[in-house]
Amino acid sequence: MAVLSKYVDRIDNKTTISQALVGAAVGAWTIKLFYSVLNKSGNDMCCVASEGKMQLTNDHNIESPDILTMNRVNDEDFTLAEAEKLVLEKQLKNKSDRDLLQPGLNNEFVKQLVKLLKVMIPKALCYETGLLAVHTLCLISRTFLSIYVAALEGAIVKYIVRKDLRQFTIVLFKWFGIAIPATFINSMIRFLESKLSLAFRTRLVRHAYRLYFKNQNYYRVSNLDGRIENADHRSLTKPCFDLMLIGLALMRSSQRRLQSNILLGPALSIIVIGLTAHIMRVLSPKFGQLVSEEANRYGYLRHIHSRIITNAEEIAFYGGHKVELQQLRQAYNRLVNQMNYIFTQKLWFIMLEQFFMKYVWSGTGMVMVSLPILMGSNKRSYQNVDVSADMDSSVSERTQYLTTARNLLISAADAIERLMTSYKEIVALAGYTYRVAGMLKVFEETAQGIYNKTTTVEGGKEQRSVIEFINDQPVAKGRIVYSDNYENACILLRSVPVVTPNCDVVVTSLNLCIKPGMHLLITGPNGCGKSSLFRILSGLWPIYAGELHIPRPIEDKPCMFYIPQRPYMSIGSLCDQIIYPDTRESMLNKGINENDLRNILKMVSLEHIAQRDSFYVVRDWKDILSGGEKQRMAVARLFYHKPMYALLDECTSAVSVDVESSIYETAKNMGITLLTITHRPTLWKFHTHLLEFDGQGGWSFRPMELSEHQRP
Ligand SMILES: Nc1ncnc2c1ncn2[C@@H]1O[C@H](COP(=O)(O)OP(=O)(O)OP(=O)(O)O)[C@@H](O)[C@H]1O
Repeated sequence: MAVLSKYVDRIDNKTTISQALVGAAVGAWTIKLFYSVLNKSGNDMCCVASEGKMQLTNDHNIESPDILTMNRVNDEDFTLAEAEKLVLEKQLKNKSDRDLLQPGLNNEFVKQLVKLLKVMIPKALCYETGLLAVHTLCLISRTFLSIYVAALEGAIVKYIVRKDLRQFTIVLFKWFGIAIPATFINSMIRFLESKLSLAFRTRLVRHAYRLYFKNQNYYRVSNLDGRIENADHRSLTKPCFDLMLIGLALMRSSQRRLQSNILLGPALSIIVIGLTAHIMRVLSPKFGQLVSEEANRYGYLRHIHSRIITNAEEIAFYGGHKVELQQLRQAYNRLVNQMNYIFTQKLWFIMLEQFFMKYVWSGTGMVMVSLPILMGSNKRSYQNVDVSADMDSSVSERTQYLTTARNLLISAADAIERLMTSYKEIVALAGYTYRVAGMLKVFEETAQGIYNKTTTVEGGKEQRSVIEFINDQPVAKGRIVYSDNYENACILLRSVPVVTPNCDVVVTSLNLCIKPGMHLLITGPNGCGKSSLFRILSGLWPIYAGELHIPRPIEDKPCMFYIPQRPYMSIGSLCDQIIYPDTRESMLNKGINENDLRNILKMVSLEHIAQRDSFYVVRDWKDILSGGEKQRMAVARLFYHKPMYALLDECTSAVSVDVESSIYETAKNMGITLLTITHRPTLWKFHTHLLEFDGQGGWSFRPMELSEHQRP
């Protein structure tokens, strides 16, 4: 603190300038720190969407002229670019989003950053602001310490030249003494940076996770990307602050010791640095765009990899390794091409950068340091009686000045170099901010049912008569009404069209009323909209017109339970599979024990699994269970949850007919109303009503005849 106050005293008359500079520096540093946080948060969200099919990017990135020229050199690459475009087809294309997708240092960037800042720092007084304050204090102390150390080193050289052993020893001890707080502060800065970065990241990721799992967003949004790389943790404040104080210290030292013009040197350096920085800015390649394209290609490579992992068995059965290998190679080659292009661009730019930073700036530094000596006043020498003593003293003074100035200049050069690199990072920050902010915006909108998707609107009159379009985007005008009448909790569809996410109208208008106990069989040719009806009932697809009345979910649990044809096995134990999506805690709260689970397994003829394995050993059930066993496990979930309605989408297609019949019998006995999609005539007898789609948009809904139960 003594050191601090000493230096504060010395630069007291420059307080206003310092305050302004410190303010600017702290602001810039804060921005810099978020850069790494945003970068990492983006990465985390990419992990959430491991199956992410889309990249939040735009055509301009993919088709920048240079890149396209390169692509066309190679036909294979071009074909792949086309394939990649298919994957990226779901991009957001309206004008506002196009603006959003153009990262840059503009107003939009500031707005997005402020929005994210509010997430990362929710209150003026919180853990994060505390960390920020301590970190800033450490940075300031470190700069003061650096200046003090430079002065001490100057003094050490001075006393060596003067052969003053006593003073030399005292200063040397001071120098060692200062090393302890200096090293601690250095280490503390890194520690606080990591803590702060993690704290911001945690806030941002939690916010993003919350949004991602809100209102089935994880289904609605499939456009997450995998392009974010690790950030470095350097900061901007430090160089700004260093430059300011070092500059002041140099000016003060040259004026006090050598009584020279204090403005000439700094003025010269400012002109040279400003000029070279401007040249570098003009000549710099567009690294932001280049790196963004690289990230696109990297993301696509990851996408291909994850597809192969997910479909390994199917590919192996088909023997499709040649095709897959070719695709993987092409994707990798495109990434390598882009990286090579960036390396070449960097070769020339780094040469220019090094020339300016290492030679032009060093030369200017030498001129700056020597100016006060060469142009300084020597009056004192002639006025003094003891000329030789005075000469000695003036030589040692100049040596001290040169040593201190040299140390300070080295620090200043380092600070300027860091500032230059930081500029590039700020540009990259704009890119990351746009991506994270864009992702959160999409999350928020899809959660509210606002979708933005490329659609083929030339579909014609029928499409236009069913769906309303505003700015070429379909508007979901239908309503979901939740009923609280659990006694007679029916599912009612009033003039609801079945429309795919591509805005293809599968069924123009559907009117149905399904009451408890009305077991409904749904049939029709492939692609007629059977599963789509379930998607609408479950709220996965928007309703473009009409009304859907469904019972209100009890404690966030829908009264309908959907079982797909391809059952999903979660990570966990056998118990976790049966109770999914319940947790073990909620299972115990419901008073369900191991015996009950055993009974449930018996109902689906899976008791042998429980005998083979403990209920609580975690296994990869996706691979352990056969296709039919997985389907039966999914039905076990139905018996565990006992919902009001079961939406069964060919969920027993791989189960033997006798087990299937017993499952249906049990479900009905439990009081579950069945809505079944099936092509198996053996299941007709378990149903009371029939919904038949004709595949042309038409449908019929009627009670089933008894004779129909015996259908072959
Ligand atoms: N995610 C999607 N995006 C765009 N179109 C889709 C999507 N899912 C389904 N479709 C289209 O919607 C139509 C109805 O599909 P749906 O899955 O409801 O058929 P289905 O009657 O269940 O057929 P199947 O008996 O073969 O299962 C099909 O033409 C299909 O191509």
